[in-house]
Amino acid sequence: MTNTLQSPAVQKVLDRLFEDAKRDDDVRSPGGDGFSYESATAQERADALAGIYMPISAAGGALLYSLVRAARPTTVVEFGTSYGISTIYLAAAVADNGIGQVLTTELSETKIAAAQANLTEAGVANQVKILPGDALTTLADVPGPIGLLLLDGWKDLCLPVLRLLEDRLAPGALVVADDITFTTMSDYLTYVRTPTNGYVTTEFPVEDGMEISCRT
Ligand SMILES: C[S@@+](CC[C@H](N)C(=O)[O-])C[C@H]1O[C@@H](n2cnc3c(N)ncnc32)[C@H](O)[C@@H]1O
Repeated sequence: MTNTLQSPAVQKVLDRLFEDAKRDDDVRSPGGDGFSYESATAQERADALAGIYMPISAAGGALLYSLVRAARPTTVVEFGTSYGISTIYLAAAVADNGIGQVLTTELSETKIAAAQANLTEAGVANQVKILPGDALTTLADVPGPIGLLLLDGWKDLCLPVLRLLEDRLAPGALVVADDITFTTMSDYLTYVRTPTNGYVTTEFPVEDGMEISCRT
């Protein structure tokens, strides 16, 4: 069975990106002195943090690859491309399924250009379409059924993006949210953990935590 994740091209790009992402913590004050993350718009935050990767972990990536291989979705949607690390895992699985596409969205122009180059270098660009702009606009008309949704943009927007796409989730769709230990994810977690909202949900304990929710 083919495993594109193990191809030299993918390994080389992922190794380099994870290495580069280790420098995230060296950036002392993104946006410069006086920049307020809380009062900034999503675009201002994206521009201020354009040099910061904030990727999923390699274990989280392996999980996403396996979920996409198992579910064989025709449409995978990702909120928050950044430099393309998570997108590469999703696209590798779609390539190995031989069916489907990844639609991913990102606000930072710098990151969009870099992610496109990284996906091309990894050999998985044909499986991915990057939608430039604000997820609440770019994903508004994405056609369903969506088989897997990865939520990894600004945390206060994960619930609004889920609600935006909810009517296009396939029965049994998987929704994966990253960084669930962040306090800014509490509204999201309350929502998917309330059974009457239509999810069976569980926590995957990796790095800052992932929530995996199945649309019932
Ligand atoms: C945590 S990073 C994503 C990391 C990426 N999934 C990975 O594993 O490499 C979050 C990204 O979401 C983007 N973002 C935040 N809010 C957005 C929005 N409203 N629309 C599109 N992109 C957004 C940010 O610019 C940032 O690059």
